[in-house]
Amino acid sequence: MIYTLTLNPSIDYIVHIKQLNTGNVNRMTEDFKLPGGKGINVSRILQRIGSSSCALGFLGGFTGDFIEKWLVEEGIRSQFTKVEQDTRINVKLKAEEETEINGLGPDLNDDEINRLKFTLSELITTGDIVVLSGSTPGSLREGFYQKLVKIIKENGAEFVIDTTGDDLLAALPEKPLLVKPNNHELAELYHTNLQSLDDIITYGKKLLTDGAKNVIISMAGDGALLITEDGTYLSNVLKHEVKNSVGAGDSMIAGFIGEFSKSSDALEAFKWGVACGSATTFSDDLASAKFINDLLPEITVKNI
Ligand SMILES: Nc1ncnc2c1ncn2[C@@H]1O[C@H](COP(=O)(O)OP(=O)(O)O)[C@@H](O)[C@H]1O
Ligand SMILES: O=P(O)(O)OC[C@H]1O[C@](O)(COP(=O)(O)O)[C@@H](O)[C@@H]1O
Repeated sequence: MIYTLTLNPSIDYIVHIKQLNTGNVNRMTEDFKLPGGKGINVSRILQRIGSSSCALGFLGGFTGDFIEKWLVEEGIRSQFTKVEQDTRINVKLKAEEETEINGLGPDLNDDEINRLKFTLSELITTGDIVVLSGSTPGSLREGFYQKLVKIIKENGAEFVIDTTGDDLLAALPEKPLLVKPNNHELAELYHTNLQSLDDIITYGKKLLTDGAKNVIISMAGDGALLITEDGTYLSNVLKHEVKNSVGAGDSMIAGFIGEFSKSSDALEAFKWGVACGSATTFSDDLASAKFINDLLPEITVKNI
């Protein structure tokens, strides 16, 4: 079974305005409320590509109810840990350029934190894959992801981690099945500047030597790299109208894990990842199954 775990889910409030005038009243041209948070996006794409998953994490208040109801409607299993405070709302402002304002998330108490750890230790078993994604609410002490990774490993499961900074670095020696920073996150992780594709490959390979089993570096409109023990591969970049970059990375992880869990073929899984990431970029919400399948034959990767 694939589990996704989102410590800090969100309602993504997508707001379109023609032009942002700060300090003035701005009128929206249209707006949407969508369930968000990285693991939740991964579960939604997995469902569309025919891989079932169970979504875990903290949910609270009316915002939490909105997300849970949405997942039920999409037929996605979940077992969230209910918390007292409201799940956050992240604002995604689409004007001439995209601006994101992500919330802090609820204050969690010890009982809530312990209940989530208990749920994880009860559910996870040998052969499972747990996708740990996104930021942690401010009230979670540093190193919480490490505690979750310990539970997952003790239960004989594999994990994917999609987060940034020290949490990602600390997880590498535990041999994640996949890490997928984008090129900017990679630069921040190693406190460096990445000027060229060669620089990105050098630091991407460091993620592999530091412990990751498979590394994807996503580079938005410049495509993506897959780095494994077998080699380094670069994807092509599809050209369609770019509509939405929110969730492209999550879709990429879903595509990779959905296929890898069936075939254990990292290269084929990478193609699925690129198809899902690209299809979401060219869609208003997360990509549809049809669009992903339409784009899949257009994906090419070359060994570099
Ligand atoms: N502007 C774009 N044009 C074409 N493909 C894109 C574009 N933006 C994203 N993608 C595809 O989606 C993948 C993930 O996007 P990216 O923005 O790098 O992830 P993240 O959301 O994690 O920052 C990219 O590697 C690429 O395959
Ligand atoms: O947990 P974080 O880092 O605050 O990110 C949460 C946000 O990331 C998203 O999951 C999108 O992530 P990506 O664009 O990186 O795929 C949104 O749905 C959500 O609002």
